Amino acid sequence: MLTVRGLEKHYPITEGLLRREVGRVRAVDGVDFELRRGETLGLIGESGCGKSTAARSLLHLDEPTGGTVAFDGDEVGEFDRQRRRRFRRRAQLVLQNPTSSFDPRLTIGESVAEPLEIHGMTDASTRRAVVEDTLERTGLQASMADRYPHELSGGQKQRAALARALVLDPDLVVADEPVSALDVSVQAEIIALLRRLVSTFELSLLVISHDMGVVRELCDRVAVMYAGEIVERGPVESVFERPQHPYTRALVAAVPTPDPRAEPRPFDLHGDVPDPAEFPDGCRFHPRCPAVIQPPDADLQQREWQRIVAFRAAVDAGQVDPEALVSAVEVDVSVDTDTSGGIDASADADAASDASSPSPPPSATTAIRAAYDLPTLDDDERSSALSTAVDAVSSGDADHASEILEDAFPTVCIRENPSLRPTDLGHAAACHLHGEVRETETEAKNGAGESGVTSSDEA
Ligand SMILES: Nc1ncnc2c1ncn2[C@@H]1O[C@H](COP(=O)(O)OP(=O)(O)OP(=O)(O)O)[C@@H](O)[C@H]1O
Repeated sequence: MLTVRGLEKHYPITEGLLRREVGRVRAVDGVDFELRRGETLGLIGESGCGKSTAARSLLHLDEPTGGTVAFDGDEVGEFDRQRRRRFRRRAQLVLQNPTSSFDPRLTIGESVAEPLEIHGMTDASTRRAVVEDTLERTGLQASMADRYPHELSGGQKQRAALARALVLDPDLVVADEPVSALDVSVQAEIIALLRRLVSTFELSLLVISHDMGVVRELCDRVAVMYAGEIVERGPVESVFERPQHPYTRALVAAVPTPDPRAEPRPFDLHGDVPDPAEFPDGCRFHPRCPAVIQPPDADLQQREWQRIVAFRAAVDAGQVDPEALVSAVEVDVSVDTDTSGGIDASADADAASDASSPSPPPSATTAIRAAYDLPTLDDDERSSALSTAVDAVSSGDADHASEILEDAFPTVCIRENPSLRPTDLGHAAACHLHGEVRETETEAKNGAGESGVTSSDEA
């Protein structure tokens, strides 16, 4: 039904009167997936990963800047006006917020009938009959056609929004966060309705969601999106039971469990999705990745290694601002002094001071080490490299710091962006833990134990 290859949506960043292009927001950056007839695919990821942009681009509501979308074997980008119109009828988008997607001045019947009118159904009584029939299929009474949007509950409005999408009898529905604006009890009803609609009408459904629970309930297959790319893809059971990408593991681990005694999960996600105007080099998840790979000759504790890699990413991106960090520590110190009379004992001698006297300002190196929670390393050579790099950043020479860190703390995760490839489990993941590099980079320390990536997980 739908084959998406290398889908790209870049927005230019322009400057000056001549609107010179100075950069690009890579909201969607080479996305591949397929959707079969009657199948439901979930596209998941945190806010800002590019899911909605991918949906709009594949429907050509926003023209993609690269890649191809084939619908029933034909390339949508090459459609003439007439075929584009037919495509619009056969592929519908349902948005998250049913309230804002209805014109408050129109009755529900008028809104649902609008697409019929646009696509040439001129007879009002036929339109009315089709609208009533479609409303009933989505579990609403036909009489709802005469109500106004404000007279409907959130769940009723979402049913009406689905009716409006289904009224033209489409083959493909893209539902962007179809239940996230609804109460939990209503969510379950809409999920059940969507399931029924898919099987009754042999619809292909693409569900965009940040909610793993919704995707698990509704979808046959899932594609996990991070920073404009698909990082894992496969059948829902397989991906959710045996996630192979550290990002997917983190998403799965973040799903709340109903058991209050449950052990805290080892895969908490820290930090934010990267700015799509400035993705980090290599694997875009590496600054947040608990399983980021160590070079063969390193034997650091994985958490320490991870903190150094996150620091390296911040230095490379020019994000370490020594002055701002010193001010932040000063503020912290003054707050701590007011309440507990001292600062965190982990700060070094610059900052440690008598509780009764005002603390001297911390040095820039102290502030940097504290902000990035940089460890003291047993490995003398690397310890000294880290100190030299911190000194270089604190004196404003981030480029030199980058070079030192690159030499002393190399990782394939920064060198190369892994492509999506089959894992031992069969479904695909884009992670250096799966692939040829695994042979050359150290394996056991890559997350076994602390990161939770064990050889049995990979088998
Ligand atoms: N028109 C635009 N111009 C520039 N940047 C944009 C534009 N539209 C989206 N973006 C950026 O693209 C990135 C992806 O946005 P998108 O809305 O697709 O993410 P999402 O995963 O759907 O998140 P959410 O669930 O919050 O909508 C964001 O960083 C966003 O700021």
